[in-house]
Amino acid sequence: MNNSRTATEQLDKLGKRLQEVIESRKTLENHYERDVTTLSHFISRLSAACRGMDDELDHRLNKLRAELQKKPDIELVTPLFDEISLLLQQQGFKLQQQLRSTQEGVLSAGTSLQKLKGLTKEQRDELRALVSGADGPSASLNKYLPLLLQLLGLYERVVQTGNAAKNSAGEAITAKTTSGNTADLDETREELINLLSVVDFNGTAANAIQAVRQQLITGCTQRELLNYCMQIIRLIVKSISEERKSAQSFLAELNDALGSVHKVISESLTENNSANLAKNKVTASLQQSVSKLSMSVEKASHIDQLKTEVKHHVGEILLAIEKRQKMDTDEHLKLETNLKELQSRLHEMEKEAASYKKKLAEQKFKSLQDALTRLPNRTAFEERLELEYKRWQRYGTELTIAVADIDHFKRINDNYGHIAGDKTLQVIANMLQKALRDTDFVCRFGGEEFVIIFPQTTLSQVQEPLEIARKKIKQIPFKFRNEDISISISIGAAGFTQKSDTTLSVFERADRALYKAKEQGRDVVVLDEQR
Ligand SMILES: Nc1nc2c(ncn2[C@@H]2O[C@H](COP(=O)(O)OP(=O)(O)OP(=O)(O)O)[C@@H](O)[C@H]2O)c(=O)[nH]1
Repeated sequence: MNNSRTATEQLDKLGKRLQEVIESRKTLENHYERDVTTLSHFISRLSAACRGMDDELDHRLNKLRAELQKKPDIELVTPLFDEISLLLQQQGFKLQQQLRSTQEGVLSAGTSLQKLKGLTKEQRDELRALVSGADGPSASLNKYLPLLLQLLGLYERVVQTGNAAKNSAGEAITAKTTSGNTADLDETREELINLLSVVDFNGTAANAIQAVRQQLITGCTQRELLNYCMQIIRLIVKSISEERKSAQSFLAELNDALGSVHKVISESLTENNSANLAKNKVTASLQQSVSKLSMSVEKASHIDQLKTEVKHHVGEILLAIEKRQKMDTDEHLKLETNLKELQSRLHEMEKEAASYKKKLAEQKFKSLQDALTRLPNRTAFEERLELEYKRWQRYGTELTIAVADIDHFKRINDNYGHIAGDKTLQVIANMLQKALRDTDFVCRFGGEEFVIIFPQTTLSQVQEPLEIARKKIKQIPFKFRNEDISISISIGAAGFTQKSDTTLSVFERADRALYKAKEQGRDVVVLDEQR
């Protein structure tokens, strides 16, 4: 009895235990199934995300997905895992390489676009930000793809802008170009306007060139700009050929005059020779008459015969003397006429040469003078500085130079027009010259920049006059479009002090001092205290 109860209890226990094992196995299987489902979902999503990267990888991932959808035998799918893992590793390398070349591509395309002329300020800013964003350690495709798209967008806009400019030129649209997308056109136009203000032309070309400058100031299309350039070139060629003609006609006249002088002199010489021959003949006949007279005196035995013969010979002698006198008078007259003719031709030549000399001097003066401000120009500055530099080297006298630049001058042009800008330049140039001593050499270096040479003056001695000039310029009451404007200048100065100083090195120091003046907020004089 006891034995059978014990056996029943053990069986129950075993049954329970089996039940527990079955349930735990079921739970395990459930977990396994859930894990496999999660894993297969995950692999499905991962393979979907990776789809298109690589055909081989796509194929293996599809296969894995299919295996996982069945009840997978891990042993069977393990080789598939290994293959996929290897492919993923290779894909990783490929991706890094592609990232690097995408970065290089974005950088190179961006920098090429930066070099292109005619971008607007916004485009330049956008491009600068884009290029600096692409520079740096490679990150992910997510970083570069948007940059690439942005760059493509920029290229597209720039291409459209370029086409618009081309169309406006091709179709001769008459609208004047002032918009920002023709920055290069405006830049060239401004440069041309400024260049024409510096050169002073002669003759008929001068007015025509001024007229072209005025037209350029009012604005133009690309095609008009080209036309203006052509007009200017034609005018310059015309001016040069006028000059050449005038020089040629002067030389031709000089040649004529020399020819006639030569003719007069050789005629005089021939006449002089024949006159001399004739005079010699008369002298010979005179000598003959005298010797005949003396022979008659010797031979004469009667006074009456002597009288007759003497009378005859004296008559002959008188005739010869008269003839000789007449010859002398004629010769004298002829000589006088020839001399007068020579004098008048020489006088003409002198007059011609003097007028040519004057013209040359005027031209030389003009080539050293700035056409707009009438101040000496950059060439004159360079000539004079070279001379003062030699004096400084030889005699050790003091020498200082200053560079002055009008502050924010671009705003005057932009807000009130180029004509107002030109007027400002003239007024400031005039004031600068008036404010300084006559012995200081003030000239327009170019644009809105002036340079001053202070001979026999030290760096510290220029501070006061420069401050006075700066203040006087600030006080000029400019009025544009009914607005009262005050314009300031910044100045940098440097002195020649060291043996190693050259005109260039001192100019550069003065220029650096000017840069400091601009940095300090403008409207100041800064001395180069380097030495
Ligand atoms: N009207 C006129 N403008 C000129 C002439 N020569 C140069 N300019 C102008 O002068 C301006 C110089 O501008 P920037 O070099 O930018 O200098 P800024 O505006 O004076 O500014 P800061 O020098 O920095 O104070 C440009 O707009 C030139 O076109 C000229 O002969 N006539």
